[in-house]
Amino acid sequence: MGKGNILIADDDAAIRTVLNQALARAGYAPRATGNAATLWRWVSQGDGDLIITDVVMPDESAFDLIPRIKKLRPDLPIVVMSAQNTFMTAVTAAERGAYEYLPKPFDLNELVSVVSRALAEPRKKVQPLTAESSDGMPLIGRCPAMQDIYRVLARLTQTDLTVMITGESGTGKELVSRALHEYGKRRNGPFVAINMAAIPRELIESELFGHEKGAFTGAQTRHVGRFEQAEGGTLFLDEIGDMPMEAQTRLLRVLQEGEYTTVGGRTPIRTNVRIIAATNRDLQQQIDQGLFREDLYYRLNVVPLRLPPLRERLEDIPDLVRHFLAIAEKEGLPPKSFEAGAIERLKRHTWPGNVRELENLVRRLSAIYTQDIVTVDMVESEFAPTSRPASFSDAPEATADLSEAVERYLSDYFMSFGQDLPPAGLYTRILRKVESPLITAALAATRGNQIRAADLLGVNRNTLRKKIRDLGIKVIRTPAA
Ligand SMILES: Nc1ncnc2c1ncn2[C@@H]1O[C@H](COP(=O)(O)OP(=O)(O)OP(=O)(O)O)[C@@H](O)[C@H]1O
Repeated sequence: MGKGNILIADDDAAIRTVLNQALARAGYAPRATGNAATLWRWVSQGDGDLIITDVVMPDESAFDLIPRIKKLRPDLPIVVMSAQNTFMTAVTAAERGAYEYLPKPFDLNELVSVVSRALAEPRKKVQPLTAESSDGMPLIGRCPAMQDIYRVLARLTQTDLTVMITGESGTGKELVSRALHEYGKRRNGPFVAINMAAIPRELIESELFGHEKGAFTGAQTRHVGRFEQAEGGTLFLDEIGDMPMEAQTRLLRVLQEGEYTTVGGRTPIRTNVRIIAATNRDLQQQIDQGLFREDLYYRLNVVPLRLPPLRERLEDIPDLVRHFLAIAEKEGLPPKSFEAGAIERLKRHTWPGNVRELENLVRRLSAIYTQDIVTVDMVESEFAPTSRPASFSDAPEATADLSEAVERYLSDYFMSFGQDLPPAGLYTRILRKVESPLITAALAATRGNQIRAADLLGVNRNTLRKKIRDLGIKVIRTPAA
C-alpha cells in the first residue's frame, strides 16, 4: 500500500490526473473521485489515510461534508484546496478542522510535502477551530471594504511581506494582524504584540531588542527582547508612530539587513521575524515634523492595509452584534437579542471607539439587563450619560465653537510675543495642553472608569493609561449616584 492511501476529490479531471501522478510518484497510493458522495462512501468504509479535497463539488460542498467526516473519523487528516481564494475560505477550512488549506494554483511539491507532514504527525493534533478557541477569529463583517481586506489578507498569508495596518483605534488592527499570523506560514511560531504607546519611551529599545547585563544603570541581568521572543514568528508593532528615533534606526536595520544588536551588545544577531506594524496616526505628518524616519516608513509600508472606521460600515453592525452576543453567552451571560429598532439606533451612532466601543456596549447590555430583548430605550440610556462628549462629531456647532475659541486663544497667544516668537516645538507642547483637560474631563464624565473613558475618547486603554501617567493626571473613581 505504499506510504499511505490518499483519497482525492475534485470535479476537475485534469487536476485529478495531475494529483494522482504526483502522489504515486512520491510513493503514495492515490484514489480519485469527482464527487462528494463517493468520497463519503470511501471514508465510511474505512478507506484512506488522508483526504485531499476541493471545496466546490457537483453534489455537495466539502465544507458540509468535512464535519461529518470529522465526526466519523476524527483522526483522518483533510487537506482542502480551493480556487476561491478568499480569506473566509481559509478561515472556514480551518474552522471545519481541515489540516491544511491550499489556494489554487499551488505547487505540487508543496502538496506532497504537506501530505508527508500530515501523515508523519501524531494523530489527533487536528482540532476544529471553534469560536472559543480561535481567540476572536473569524473577522466579522461583509461590507465591500472588508471583503477587499479579506482578499488581500488571503494573499498575504502565503507571504512574509511586511504589512502596515492603519485605522482608527478599535477598528481591529490587532485582530487582523493575529489573523495574518494564525492563518499564515508562521502559525506554528510565536505571535508577539507590543504597543509602543504603552511602554515608557526610554525602555522601548531594550524592550524590543533586549539588553546586556550592565548596559545601563538598573540593567542587572540580560534581558530578552521581543524580537528574540518572536523568532520564527510574527512581531506586531502597535502604535508604531510612538516609536522613539533610536529604536526606529535599529528597526530600519532589521528590515534592511535582517539583523540587530541588543542595547549594550556588539555582536549582530540575525533574526527571522515577520513584522506587522499598525498606527492610528497620520505618519506622513509625523515624517513632516521630523518625528518618524521616512526611509523606515517606506520599508514598513510594503503592503498598506486600511481598516475602515465602523461609521463607514454601519451595515456590518447586525453581524457584529450577533457575534458579540454569542461571545457574551459563551462567557456565561444570559442569551439576548436586539429588537430591530435597537439595531437601527446603533446604526445612527458615530462610533468614535469603533468596533471596540460596540463590543463593550453589547457586553454591558448583556450584563446589566435581565430582559431577553434589548430595546431602543436600553440602547438610548447607554448612550445618554456620556453622550455629550461622545457625540462631539455629531454636533458640528460644538466643534466649531471649540475650534473658534482655540483659534482666538492661540492668535492672542502669538500676538503677545510680538516680534520675539516663543522657542520651537510648540506643536507638541500645545497639543499636550489640550490633552490634559480632555482626558481629565473624560475621566470625570465616566466617574474615573478608565475603560469607559478610553472608549469615549476612542483611544486604546493602554494609550490612555500611559497618558494619564505621563501627564500626571489624578484618577478619582466615584461610585454611581
Ligand atoms: N471585524 C471584527 N470582527 C470581530 N471583532 C472585531 C472586529 N474588529 C475589531 N473587533 C474587536 O474589537 C476590539 C478592538 O480590536 P483591536 O484591538 O484589534 O483594534 P485596534 O485597531 O488594534 O485598536 P487600538 O488601535 O486601540 O489598539 C477587539 O476586541 C476585537 O476583537
